[in-house]
Amino acid sequence: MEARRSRIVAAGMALGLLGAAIPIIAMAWMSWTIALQKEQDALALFAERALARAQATFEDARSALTAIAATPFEPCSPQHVARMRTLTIDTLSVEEMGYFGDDGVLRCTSWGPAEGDVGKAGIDYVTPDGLEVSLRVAPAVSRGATVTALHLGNHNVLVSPARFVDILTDEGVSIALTNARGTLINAVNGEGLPRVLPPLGETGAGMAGDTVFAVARGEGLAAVATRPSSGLVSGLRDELAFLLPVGAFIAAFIVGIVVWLSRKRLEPRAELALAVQNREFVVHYQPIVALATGICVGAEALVRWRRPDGTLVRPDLFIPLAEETGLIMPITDQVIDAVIADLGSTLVADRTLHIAVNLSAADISSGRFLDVVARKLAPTGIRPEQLWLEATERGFIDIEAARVNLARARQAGHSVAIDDFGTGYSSLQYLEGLPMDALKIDKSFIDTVGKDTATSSVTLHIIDMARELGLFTVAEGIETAEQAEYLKARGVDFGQGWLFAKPLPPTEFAAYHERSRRIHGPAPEVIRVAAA
Ligand SMILES: Nc1nc2c(ncn2[C@@H]2O[C@@H]3COP(=O)(O)O[C@H]4[C@@H](O)[C@H](n5cnc6c(=O)[nH]c(N)nc65)O[C@@H]4COP(=O)(O)O[C@H]3[C@H]2O)c(=O)[nH]1
Repeated sequence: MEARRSRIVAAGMALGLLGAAIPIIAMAWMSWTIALQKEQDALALFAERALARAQATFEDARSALTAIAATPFEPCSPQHVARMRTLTIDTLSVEEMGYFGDDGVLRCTSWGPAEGDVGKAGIDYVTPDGLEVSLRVAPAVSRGATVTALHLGNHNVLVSPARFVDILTDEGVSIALTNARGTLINAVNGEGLPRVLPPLGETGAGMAGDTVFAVARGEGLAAVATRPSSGLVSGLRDELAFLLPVGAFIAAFIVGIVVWLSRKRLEPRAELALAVQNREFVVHYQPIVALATGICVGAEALVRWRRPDGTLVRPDLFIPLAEETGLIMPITDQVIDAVIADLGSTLVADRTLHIAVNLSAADISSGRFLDVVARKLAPTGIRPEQLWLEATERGFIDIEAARVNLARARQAGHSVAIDDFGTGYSSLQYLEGLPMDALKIDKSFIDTVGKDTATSSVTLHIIDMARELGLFTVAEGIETAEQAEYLKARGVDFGQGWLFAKPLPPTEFAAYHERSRRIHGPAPEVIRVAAA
C-alpha cells in the first residue's frame, strides 16, 4: 500500500514539476521569439530605408549625368562648365561633375578647367543600367577624403559615399550597402562592419552568431542592417514582464490540477474503485468441519485484496468502505467468480461440499445477487444447494426486503446462514420471521466457552434457541480442542476456526478437503434440512 502511495506521490511530483516548468519555459521561449521578431522587423525597416536611400542617390547621379550629356554646348566651353555647375548645385547627392576627353584625361569640372593631368579612375564595377562605378577615389577637391565616382559617357560625378546610406538609425545598428556581387559601397557605424559582412549572402532576416540581421535587396544593390544580439535584452525584458506572469499563472493552474488529481487518487475510495476495476481481489477458504466426525463439509469464502505489489489486505480494512461506497456489490460478484474458478470442479466432484459466501447489506436489500448468482452458476454444474449465503444483521436494516430476498434465495436452492449472530441487536423476534437455515455463532461467544462468565450462558442459550428453531449451528473462531469438545457435546453441528485450519488459498483448501475425504470418506449430504 505504501509503495503505491509513494508511486502516486512521486508521479504527482514529477507531473507537477513538468506542469510548472513547461508553461514557464514556453513563455520564456515565446518572449525570446517575439523579441527577436520585433528586432528583425526593426532591422528590416532600416535595411529597406538604406536601400531606398542608395537607389535615390544613384538615380540623382544618373539624372545629372543624362542631363549634362544632353546639352549642346562645346565641351568645357563656359556654357558647358556653367551647366555642370548648375547641375552640381541642384543635385544634392553630387559633389562635383567632370568632363573627360576621349583619351580619358580630365579636361574640366563644374568649377572650371582641370589642372594637371588627371586620368579617369579605375572602374570597380558597372551598374545594371550602365553607370561605371569607381568606389574610392581621392580627388584634390575632396581634400583627401575618398569619394565615389560614377561615369557615364565622357562625364562623371563625384558622390560622397555617406550619401548612399545616409539614414537615421538606432543605437548599435550597423548598416552596409553593397553591389550585387557583395562589394562594399559604404557602411554606417563602421565598427559594426565585421558583423555586417557575414550575413551578406543571406536573404530575409535571422541570427548569425551573436548578430541579428535583416537584408533588403534591390536591382544591383543590397543593404544589410545588423545589431548585436545583446541589444535584444531590453526587448526580451519587456516581453518577459508580460508573458512570465501568464506562464506562472498557467503553471499554478496545472500544479493545482495535478495536486487535486493526486489527492483524489490517494483517496481510499479511489484506490478501492481502481482495485475493483482491476479485479485485484482473491478469495481464501476457511474449512468448515462437522464437529461430530471432523469431516470437512464446506468452507467460508473470505475475500482478500491483493495489491499489485503482492501484499494481501484484510477484509475488515476495506469491506466497511466498500459497503459505504456501493463497491461491495461488484466485490461480491468477483467473489462468486472466484469460487467458481477456484473450486468449480471440486464442488462438482463432491456434491456434499458447500461454500459459504458473505453477502453485504446492499446485496441483501437489493436482491440483485439472486440473478447474478443464478446466471453465473448456470453453466458450471455447481448446484445452488452448494452455495450458502451468509447474511449479517447489518443486512437486515430493511427487514422486509431482506425477508423477501432471503426467501427467494432459499427457493432457488441456497441455504441461508445468519453470520456473527448475537453481536448485534437481533433477537428471537427477528429470527422467527426470517427465512434461514443456519446460525453462525460469533467468535466472541466461542471465546467464553469453558469460562464462567455471564456471556458463556448466552452461548448456551443461542445453541438451544437454534435447536428449537430447527437451524444448523456453526461455531466460528474455534481455537482450542476444549472449545470443540464442549460445542460438540452441546450439539453444535459445525465448527470453523484455527483449530482446524486458517483461511487457505484455493489449492491448499482443495488439498485439505482431499485429505479429509481420504481419512473420513465423503461427508453425508449436508443440504438444507430446515427448509421444509
Ligand atoms: N482470531 C481468529 N480469527 C478467526 C478464527 N477463525 C476464523 N477467523 C476469522 O474470522 C473471520 C470470519 O469471518 P466473518 O465473521 O464472516 O467476518 C468477515 C466478514 O464479515 C467480512 N468478509 C470477509 N469476506 C467477505 C466477503 O466476501 N464479502 C463480505 N461482504 N464480507 C466479507 O470480513 C470479516 C473478516 O474476515 P477475515 O479477516 O477473513 O476473518 C475471518 C476469519 O479469518 C480463529 O480461530 N481465530
